[in-house]
This record gives sequence, C-alpha cells and structure tokens, in this order.
Amino acid sequence: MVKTHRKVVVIGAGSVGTTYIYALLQTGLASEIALIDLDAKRVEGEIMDLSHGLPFIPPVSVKAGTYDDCADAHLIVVTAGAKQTPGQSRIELIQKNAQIVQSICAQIRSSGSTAVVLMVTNPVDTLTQVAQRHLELPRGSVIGSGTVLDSARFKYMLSRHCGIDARNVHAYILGEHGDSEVPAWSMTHIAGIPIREYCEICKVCDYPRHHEQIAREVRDSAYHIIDYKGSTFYGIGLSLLRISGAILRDEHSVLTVSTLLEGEYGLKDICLSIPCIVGENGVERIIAARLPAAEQEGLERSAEILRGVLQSVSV
Ligand SMILES: NC(=O)C1=CN([C@@H]2O[C@H](COP(=O)(O)OP(=O)(O)OC[C@H]3O[C@@H](n4cnc5c(N)ncnc54)[C@H](O)[C@@H]3O)[C@@H](O)[C@H]2O)C=CC1
Ligand SMILES: CC(=O)C(=O)O
Repeated sequence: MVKTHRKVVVIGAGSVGTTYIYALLQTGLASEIALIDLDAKRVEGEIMDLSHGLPFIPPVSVKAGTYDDCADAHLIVVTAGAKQTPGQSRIELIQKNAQIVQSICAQIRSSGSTAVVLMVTNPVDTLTQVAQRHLELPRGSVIGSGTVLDSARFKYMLSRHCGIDARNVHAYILGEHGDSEVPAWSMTHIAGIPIREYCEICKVCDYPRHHEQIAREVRDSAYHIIDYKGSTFYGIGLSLLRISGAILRDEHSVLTVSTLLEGEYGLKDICLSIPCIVGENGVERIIAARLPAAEQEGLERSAEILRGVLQSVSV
C-alpha cells in the first residue's frame, strides 16, 4: 500500500545526492525530503534552487535537514563522502569514506531512526557492511545501491547492441560494485529466451566475442565517465530512484542491491550484490540461485577482494 507521508532524508548534497533529489521530486514518490551536508551553505543553495521548480511538480516539501529528521524518515540515502579522481579505484576511497560513514551512522543511530538505510558512498559494498555494524537495524534494512547501476548499464549496452528496448532485456551484474563485478550471463534473457539461445537464433554478431566486449564496457564505464567529466551522477540518480520506488511503494522488485550474505551462494559475513526482492523493509528476501561454475567462481573472487577491503578498515 502506498503511504501518504513518505519522508526521505538524503545525506550528502553533492552531485549524486542532488541529482537523485531532482529526479525524486518529479515523481511524487516522496512527500517530504530533507537534505543534510557538512556544508550548510551548499545545502541552503541547493534547497533554494530545487524549491524554485516546485510550482511545476506534484506537492512536496524540500528542506535543509538535521539528523533529527531521520527519526520519522522512511528512507535515508547516504551519498556523503569523497569521490574518485581519474584513474582512482572505488576501493582506494575506503579509509577516508569509512570514517565519514561511521560518524554519519552514529548520528542516525542517535536519532532513534528505524528507516531503511540505502548506502551509495563508495566503495559501496564495504561501506554498507560498515553501516551494518554501526546501525542496530535488521540486516535487510541496511542495503547498498550495489550493482543496480551496473545492471542498468549492462541492460542498456545489450539493448543498444541487439537493437531492442532496454526494458525487454533482463540482465544482472553480481558481486562487487567495482572491478571484480560478475556479468551473470546465465540470468540474462531477451523476450524470455536465455541470451545464448537468443544469440544463436539472431546470428547478427560474433556473440562470444561481443559478450566479452560488452562486459568490459560495463565494468569500465565509470572510469571513462570520470575521465571525461569528473564524476558520474545521472545514472546513479535514476538507479536510486528505482530502488526508492521499490521501498516506498513496497513493490517487491528484483534488484541487485548490496546486502549482507549469511550463507547464500556459499558466502558468509560479506556484503555484495545478488538479486534481491526489495520492498518497504529493504531486502525482503535474497534470491539464492544456483550459478554455473564460472559465475560462482567470479562471485567468490569478488567476496575475497571485499573481505580484504573490510579487513583494511579499523571501523
Ligand atoms: N554506488 C554508486 O553506484 C555510486 C557511488 N558514488 C559515490 O557517491 C559519493 C558522492 O559522490 P558525489 O556526490 O559525486 O561527490 P561530491 O563531492 O559532489 O559530494 C560529496 C558531498 O559529501 C559531503 N560530505 C562529506 N563528508 C560529509 C559528512 N561527514 N557529512 C555530510 N556530508 C558530507 C560533501 O560536503 C559534499 O557535498 C562518492 O563516494 C562516489 O564515489 C558515485 C556514483 C555512483
Ligand atoms: C562512480 C561509480 O561508482 C559509478 O559510476 O559506477
């Protein structure tokens, strides 16, 4: 059931946080949005600018917030922290951003909030796990945007390659939101037909070679965008909107958010992305599929890398 009062708190008034708010405002999905950042002037400027568009969209309140706003929020989206410089990996942000996330979580916790917390700050999988440790909330309520963006990039690139509407392509990237991500070809379908079968019928491209090229392009997208324009924010803004819709409308959508695994896929005590059913409580259920050996090995490699990152932080 759609709630009438739906409050979203966004922490981090940078490009990602404000692009997400700009998209969210226009949907009527939230009735109240509060923005928090260390930089109070920046928040004030963003709120003024966003508010001047309100006469053109469904009624919504947008304001500069404080951590007290978390108390009655339904969803808290954390986008605060350092971003990559050209050539820098997401993992290299861990020391700086783990401290930031730790301090933010302490303040969310003090507010007594029971909202779903959606982590976005990179490296998102490890920071989702750091947030899990610092917020006393059920495991499904602290999630990361994970590979929702990578899965969207995968669908878009397949759709462009095959000349088919991206909404008719079902495709998932699993594992780390980062260099070890795993394209789940075994879960990829077009018109309900497994992709390998579809490619054999279609015969337009040299498909094993093109598959590898598409997977590489998906994995390296963020590096290219950061090289060209400094940061990525539109794709993630709309990915966050999709996840927010699943939560605020209790949609039970299948999304590859980052979640804590407790034995699923043979993995324990690690946050990474696998297909999850997302509803008002965050992750309602993890879809524990059986993967072919190569994909399972890829997922285990991702988990190993993320375990190393987690061990490198002292929070
Ligand atoms: N998970 C994903 O798919 C994606 C994640 N990101 C990540 O999102 C994060 C934000 O990126 P941008 O918005 O481009 O960065 P940005 O530099 O534009 O904004 C970051 C904001 O965080 C604020 N901030 C820093 N420490 C804070 C604290 N303790 N409390 C409150 N606010 C604080 C800064 O004042 C700044 O306004 C980065 O870590 C980036 O890597 C970006 C794109 C996609
Ligand atoms: C920056 C980042 O994580 C992305 O665009 O994928």
